[in-house]
Amino acid sequence: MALASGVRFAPRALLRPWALLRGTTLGRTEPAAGGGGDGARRFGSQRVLVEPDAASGVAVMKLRNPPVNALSLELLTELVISLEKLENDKTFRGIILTSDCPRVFCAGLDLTEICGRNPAHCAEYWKAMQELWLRMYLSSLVLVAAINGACPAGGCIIALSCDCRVLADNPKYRIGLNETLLGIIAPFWLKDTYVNTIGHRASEQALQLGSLFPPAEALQVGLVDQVVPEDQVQSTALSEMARWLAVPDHARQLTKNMMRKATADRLLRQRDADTQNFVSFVCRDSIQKSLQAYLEKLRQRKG
Ligand SMILES: CCCCCCCC/C=C\C/C=C/C(=O)SCCNC(=O)CCNC(=O)[C@H](O)C(C)(C)COP(=O)(O)OP(=O)(O)OC[C@H]1O[C@@H](n2cnc3c(N)ncnc32)[C@H](O)[C@@H]1OP(=O)(O)O
Repeated sequence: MALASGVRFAPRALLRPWALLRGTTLGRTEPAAGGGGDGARRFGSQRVLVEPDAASGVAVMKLRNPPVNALSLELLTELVISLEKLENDKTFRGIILTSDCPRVFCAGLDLTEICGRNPAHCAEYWKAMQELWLRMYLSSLVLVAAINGACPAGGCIIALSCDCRVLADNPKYRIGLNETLLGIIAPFWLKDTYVNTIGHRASEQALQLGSLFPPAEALQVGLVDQVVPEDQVQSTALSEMARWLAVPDHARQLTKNMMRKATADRLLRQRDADTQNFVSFVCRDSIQKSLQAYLEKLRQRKG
């Protein structure tokens, strides 16, 4: 991910993303409904829809992994690949990330990826999660999250990796890191991201309590930058994008790197240890039992 200045952001340490995409439609390009020219062509994969607008240099990236955009291994991989594709295309300067699933931005980790799975699978899954965070957190593009639904845990990680967050004003659309309520612990790099966004004391409280903030509180604590009526989320995200794109790329990119590099480097230095911690933690019998119970609760809640 080389910048114009030659500064590199994240290393290309990605697993084997293509190997995961057998049978998917990544890379397919098709005209958007009602679209005509190049700027209206969309591409993407099964779980990530990309609507590029070449004229503005902005692409809208929609998560579409129904019902709740849980971060499956496939979704993580497809997100990394779509992001990389846009970053390598000099036409694009910004991405608006949003959800194609009603009422949910992203439900966080796909718990079925870590419940009843073997350690090798959990390790592969966690590396994919780390990779997406590193790529997003250090992206040279402007990332604006248009949060049009609930945004717990891993969903909040995705939003926090962006440069700016616009949340729809609906009391059901809560955002935060609720890991402790599931009996799990946010890893240090996620904690760091929280602290970088809302400060130490607010993070200390919110992380321990597993707080999920409704919109007004999320705005107050600084977790999101704007709260707007639901039908204005996209237009506000576009206005925010214009504000960020008004800054010369090289200056903004180098400043972003200066602000975020130390946090990312901390994970890069300890990536293997972090993976091992994750695997040994989630594979414990007690953690498996509480994850299983949580999943059951979610499934029963439905009926
Ligand atoms: C010492 C070091 C240790 C390191 C350890 C590190 C551990 C990792 C730590 C942190 C990283 C991040 C963790 C996470 O992200 S954990 C996931 C947390 N997510 C949640 O708690 C959200 C759970 N979901 C919900 O609250 C709701 O589903 C909702 C508000 C998102 C949407 O509500 P609604 O529209 O009413 O949908 P349903 O609840 O009816 O759900 C539909 C369907 O989807 C299933 N589902 C929901 N969430 C998940 C999920 N996260 N993973 C898998 N499946 C999920 C749900 O069970 C329903 O399924 P169905 O009945 O079969 O249709």
